[in-house]
Amino acid sequence: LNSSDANVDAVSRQLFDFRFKKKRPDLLTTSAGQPVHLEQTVNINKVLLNNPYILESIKHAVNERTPNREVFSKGTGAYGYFEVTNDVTKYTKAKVFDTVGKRTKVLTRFGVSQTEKGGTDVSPIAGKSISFKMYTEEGNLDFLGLNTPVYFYRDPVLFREFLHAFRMNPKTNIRDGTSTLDFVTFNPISIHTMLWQLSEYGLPRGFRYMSAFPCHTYELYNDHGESFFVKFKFISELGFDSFSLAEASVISSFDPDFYIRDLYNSIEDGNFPAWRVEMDVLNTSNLKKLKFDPFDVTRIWPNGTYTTVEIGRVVLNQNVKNQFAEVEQAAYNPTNLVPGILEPPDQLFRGRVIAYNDAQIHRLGVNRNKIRVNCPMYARTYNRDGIPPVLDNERDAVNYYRNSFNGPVPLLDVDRPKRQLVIEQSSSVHLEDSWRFYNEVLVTEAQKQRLVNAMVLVAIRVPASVQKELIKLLNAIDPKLAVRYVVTFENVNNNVKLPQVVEDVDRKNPNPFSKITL
Ligand code: HEM
Repeated sequence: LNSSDANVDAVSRQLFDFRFKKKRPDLLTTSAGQPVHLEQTVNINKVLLNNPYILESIKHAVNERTPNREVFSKGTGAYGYFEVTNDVTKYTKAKVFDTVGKRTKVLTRFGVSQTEKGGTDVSPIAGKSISFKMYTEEGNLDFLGLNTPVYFYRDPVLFREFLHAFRMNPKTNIRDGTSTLDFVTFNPISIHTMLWQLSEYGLPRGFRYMSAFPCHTYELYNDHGESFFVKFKFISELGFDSFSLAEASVISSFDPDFYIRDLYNSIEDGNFPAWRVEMDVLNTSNLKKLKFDPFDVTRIWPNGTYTTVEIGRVVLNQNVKNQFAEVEQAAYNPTNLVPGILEPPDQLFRGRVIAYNDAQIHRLGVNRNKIRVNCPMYARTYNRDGIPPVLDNERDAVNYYRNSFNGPVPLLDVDRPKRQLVIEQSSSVHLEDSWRFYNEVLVTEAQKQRLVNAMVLVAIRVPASVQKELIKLLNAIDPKLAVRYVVTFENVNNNVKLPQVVEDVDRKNPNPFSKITL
């Protein structure tokens, strides 16, 4: 072989890196620790039931899978730190933010949705996410961020319908543009997030170039009991950059794990990705004065209503050693907050309060926070027993509250607002933000065209009656958007004949899109 190192990256070297550290092999045992004899590893013409080694290997292998995350099941993770770079103590008493220069260990998970495990991550239609778990001295602080600053709907009842409409058709087992667009046209406010998702902002050049938005409005309070309403943001220090649809389709064809590979290689090579942590602080805490709903996750706060404040940065400097133990078993929960940061009061967040606990008990069990990667720096509870891990199960400590025996006692936080914020949200339809996105966030003709190209790719096989509803909706946003869509759709439809069965594939030119540029 000529030296072939040009294509050997840190990912491909991983096993060699292991061998380099290991020097010589350890003794092989069963999971109960008995040495495995050499003859037990060969099983031709032997009685299997007499061989504990093969019994264990098969029984374990057929029980290896645990339920996937319901969404964002494909992903990866990395460790790093959060460092405070600006004094924000006037906004929050959270100790994680209390001193400039203070560092807190972080575990991030990058997720890809609408793509099952094994699917491509460089997909224009998949949502992408970055979740941050900060191991603070006051407990784990989790931020689950999407690559769009807005979310599809505000009523949590739509979660199931949204999942079903965006996923595989129950009969064909194929992702179905018809149900996707049917959902969007029945729930027109979801088009705003769809536009973000299908634009270049939905297809970053890599996880390292992607920003993340927890979307909800949190209430912060300081140690004088004063409140502030904020939206957190994690902005890539590399700036935003995206792949074109053509680049994504080529990359996906040779490396469906390219985003994951890029992140791993960059960290191994010492090229550490970083995110600036900021918050938009609402300029008033008198909510009654506002002419808009600051808790509406489907909309952007109007310009001039908030001030952006720097908090710190997250730097990722270490790959995980084991994906299952450290990433698959990680449990991010938006209710993991610390003193100084209150739960967002909107209805969608309330829906999430139920969802994540339930999902993670199903996926990881009731003792999920005792799995090493989820363990906070400090925890004392009255929970006991259950499916392992139980760790030391709080040993001999008293197991009921209240008690006379010095069991753990609650925090008395005098600064925490006593009232519970009750907000009333409208279910009105808005399209102004979609207009603003199309006309003001997307500045160039090329950006607008690229959005519409991606939309046509979702819609290309969708029958006319649903298309008609989509065009009506686009027209209501901006007639110019609807015209662009119709012109592009007709161009694609006239020049592209998608194969329906293998005999339709042109074997000399299998790319049905070769006559047009998208
Ligand atoms: C009704 C609304 C929602 C429901 C019911 C819901 C439910 C879920 C569930 C069940 C999971 C899987 C959890 C697990 O197994 O560990 C999940 C993951 C996730 N959700 Fe949501 N979600 C909702 C809205 C949102 C919103 C508004 C955001 C962001 C602003 C968000 C961000 C995420 C992220 C980033 C993950 C992946 C976390 C990871 O990588 O482990 N979700 N969601």
